[in-house]
Amino acid sequence: MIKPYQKILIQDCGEPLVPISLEQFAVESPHAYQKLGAPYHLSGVDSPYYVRQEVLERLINAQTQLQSNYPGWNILIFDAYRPVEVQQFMVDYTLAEILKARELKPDLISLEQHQAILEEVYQFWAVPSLEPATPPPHSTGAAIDVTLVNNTGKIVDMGSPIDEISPRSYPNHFATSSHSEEQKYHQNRQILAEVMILAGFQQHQNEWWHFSYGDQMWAGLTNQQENGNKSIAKYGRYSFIKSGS
Ligand SMILES: C[C@@H](N)C(=O)N[C@H](C)C(=O)O
Ligand SMILES: [Zn+2]
Repeated sequence: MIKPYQKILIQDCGEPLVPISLEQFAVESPHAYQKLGAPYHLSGVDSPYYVRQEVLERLINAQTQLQSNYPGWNILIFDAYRPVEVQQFMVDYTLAEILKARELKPDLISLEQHQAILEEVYQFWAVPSLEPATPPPHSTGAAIDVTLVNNTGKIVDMGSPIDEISPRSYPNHFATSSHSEEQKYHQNRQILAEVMILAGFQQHQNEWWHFSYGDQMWAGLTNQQENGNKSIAKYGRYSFIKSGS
């Protein structure tokens, strides 16, 4: 179940988690997981809109670049910091939604069926591990889920919604399409990926919206691209509730 990038060493640099200015970036309101009742209160968190200091600086750089290419456009922050308890809630929720869509009753499926569906969920959602060596990316404050808003305030169409469990979520899903509408979705995804990557982020291989800087996934992807490189992760799990308090 452990993915190769989760074997990468973490040496947390101790940078604080800082709030993302909601005047500077677009956000969806109410927040998608808060709307579902995700238990942020269990971790003493008042908002999902936090990231590590350097991640915020890079996000601001990405938006500055975007606005110099496309005046009036904004990055929309769909999700940022996610405590492990919320990760668990979203994994459970996603599994339940798949069962519902396939008209399967949780009590009537076999252990093997349950395991196979969980594997599908884990292609998109990280395992809600409390083990310090394998933190879910969003629990480190290094990962963000983002999309774009254009100069008329409209969310840019990427061809599939954030969090969809489907091949349409793969960043290059529409890359070779001959339909003009789908070619446009690909161009839009590229506008987002280009400014994020230029600012130092890495993009999740299955999700057009997920980017990170400084976590294990970022280090793994950086090492893959730069042969011989041995990046380690600079951010581990961040907890608002300190142990012993
Ligand atoms: C599914 C999406 N919202 C997401 O954040 N996926 C990554 C891999 C995660 O769970 O950390
Ligand atoms: Zn994500």
